[in-house]
Amino acid sequence: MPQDLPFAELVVVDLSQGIAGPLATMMLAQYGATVIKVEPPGGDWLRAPAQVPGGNTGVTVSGNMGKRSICVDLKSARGAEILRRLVTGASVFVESFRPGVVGRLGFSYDDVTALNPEIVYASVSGFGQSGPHAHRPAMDPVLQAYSGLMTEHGTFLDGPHRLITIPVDLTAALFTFSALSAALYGKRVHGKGTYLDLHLLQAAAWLDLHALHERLLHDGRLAPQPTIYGNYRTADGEIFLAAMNETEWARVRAVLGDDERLLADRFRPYGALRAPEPHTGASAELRALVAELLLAGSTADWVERFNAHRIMCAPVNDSVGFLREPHVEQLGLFEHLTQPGIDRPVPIPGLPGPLPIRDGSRRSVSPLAGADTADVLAEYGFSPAEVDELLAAGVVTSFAPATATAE
Ligand SMILES: CC(C)(COP(=O)(O)OP(=O)(O)OC[C@H]1O[C@@H](n2cnc3c(N)ncnc32)[C@H](O)[C@@H]1OP(=O)(O)O)[C@@H](O)C(=O)NCCC(=O)NCCSC(=O)C(=O)O
Repeated sequence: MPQDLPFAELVVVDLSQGIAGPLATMMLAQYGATVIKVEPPGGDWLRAPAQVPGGNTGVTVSGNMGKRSICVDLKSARGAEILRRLVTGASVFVESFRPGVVGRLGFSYDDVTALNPEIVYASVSGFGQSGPHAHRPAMDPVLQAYSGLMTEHGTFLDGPHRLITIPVDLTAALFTFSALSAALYGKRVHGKGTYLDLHLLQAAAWLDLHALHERLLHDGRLAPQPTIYGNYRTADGEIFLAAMNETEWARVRAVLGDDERLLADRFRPYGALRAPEPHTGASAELRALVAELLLAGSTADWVERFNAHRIMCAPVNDSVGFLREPHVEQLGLFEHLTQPGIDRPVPIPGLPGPLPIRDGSRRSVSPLAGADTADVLAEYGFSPAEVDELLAAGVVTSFAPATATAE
């Protein structure tokens, strides 16, 4: 790892699995930390959809870039001894099991601080470490359902709608990364480690907040959007278009060719048309007129013309369309990274702050499960004979080695 990255001196023992915990520790690795991912003998439970055991998928690539991986059976006495050695030299410990699991493995906060009193320790769970649902297993869609997000996302559709973009996991990961960063800063200031109880529930609560406030401050209804605000078909696709006020509406009309039907008295003033979706009456009529006019041109043309008049709009892309947008390509938003176990480059967006991720560098590679088992054991004082014996006994396992070692 380059020494000028801010977390270069940190060693992180990462027992987290799935997405939320791993993405947070991946970010620590991108900022320079040495992150040792400790996986069960068969690998992280999210590796299962990979084509080879212990292999990579899109999710494991984004979650584990820059980490080292060691597979250890922590239910065996010798496996637990390996983790004790790792923990003793670490600055950060992260786990994301169901509450109670890590204690049964012998690595609760109390257990770990007995070995390393100043460690920063984070638990990531679905529903938090206490309360009636603490024990429940959970992942993103469970919290989308429980928190109201599914209902809010589906408000104008046929019913509750699940976003497949895992917003709860991503938010929980960012919260975990920021809480760990703050705790590490705090440790510099007052010299003490800390325990962090992070959960998907809290991430979902923040994602819910806008809708929650809208409902509570508008007697249970969502606040009305301006009439034109929304998606429209074009000759070859779909566009999102917004006219937030009378001035912007005048500019939209100009782009639409000042069609005189748009000037009818019943459509004035524009602000008075605001109605909760679905639109009815004059609001619905005006939207239908705009929809008819937009069908006459291509998405790219409309986007150019509206933007020339400072009107907010965008083509409605899918994620691949976004990746291939000339603007996105020109900014170099995505790196295309070669990964073990995947037969084509995987696009990964850069993060704000750390050095760019260079393909083939240590920080770019997501190891297969246990790729670094033998190396890590050697670094922590196990002799080659002991490593062979631990492998033979199934206390540790190792899949194919990682392909890159240089930064
Ligand atoms: C992700 C889970 C649903 C997976 O549930 P489970 O399959 O039941 O796994 P658990 O992690 O709880 O642990 C199961 C058992 O594995 C054992 N275990 C775990 N690691 C080891 C190792 N290294 N060696 C030996 N045994 C091990 C552990 O002790 C438990 O045993 P016993 O004690 O004997 O049972 C849960 O861990 C969970 O709710 N985590 C908190 C929230 C979270 O992070 N969810 C994923 C978000 S991201 C995501 O993936 C998404 O949203 O999509």
